Amino acid sequence: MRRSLKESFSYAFWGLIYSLRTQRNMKIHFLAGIGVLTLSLFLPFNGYDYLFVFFAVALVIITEMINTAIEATVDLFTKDYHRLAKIAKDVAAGAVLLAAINSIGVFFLVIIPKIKGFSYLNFYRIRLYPLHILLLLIGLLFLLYTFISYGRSRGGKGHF
Ligand SMILES: Nc1ncnc2c1ncn2[C@@H]1O[C@H](COP(=O)(O)OP(=O)(O)OP(=O)(O)O)[C@@H](O)[C@H]1O
Repeated sequence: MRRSLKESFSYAFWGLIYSLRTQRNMKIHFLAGIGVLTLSLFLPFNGYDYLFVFFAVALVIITEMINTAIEATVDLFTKDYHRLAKIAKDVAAGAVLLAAINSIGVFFLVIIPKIKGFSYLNFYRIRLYPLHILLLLIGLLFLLYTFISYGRSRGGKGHF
């Protein structure tokens, strides 16, 4: 079946909403990610600092989504205890754990040393970088759209 780009994007986005709606850890990681990214806007970060923080947050969320997909696939195959089912789920959970440890490392190596430089003025510095403003706007729109879709999915609308 050939799907339009819009449809593919829509299914992919609802995959994100599904893991956010059903996985407690995903909610924690998502909120922690938003918190850390917001904090970053007020720290004296350079481009590499932003990259490290952004990738650390993205890696946790991506591994959590792959973990959710593997859990669903295993549950589809068997609800009974099976050694291979355990291996698949434990390895997927291990990937999330590694990503979380990586994000703790980035927190201590990148964020903590810059915390003394916390200032609201750092936020205004961002005006000097049009690309940062564009990325920030795209990020904010994405978060807004995610929250609206999340609310609608709880109300029983959408793909679920
Ligand atoms: N069918 C199965 N056969 C063997 N072991 C299983 C099976 N299903 C789950 N397990 C074991 O139970 C653990 C938890 O599995 P479960 O499907 O409940 O994930 P979960 O607790 O929802 O994980 P998460 O917190 O990441 O969402 C797995 O890591 C695995 O060790």
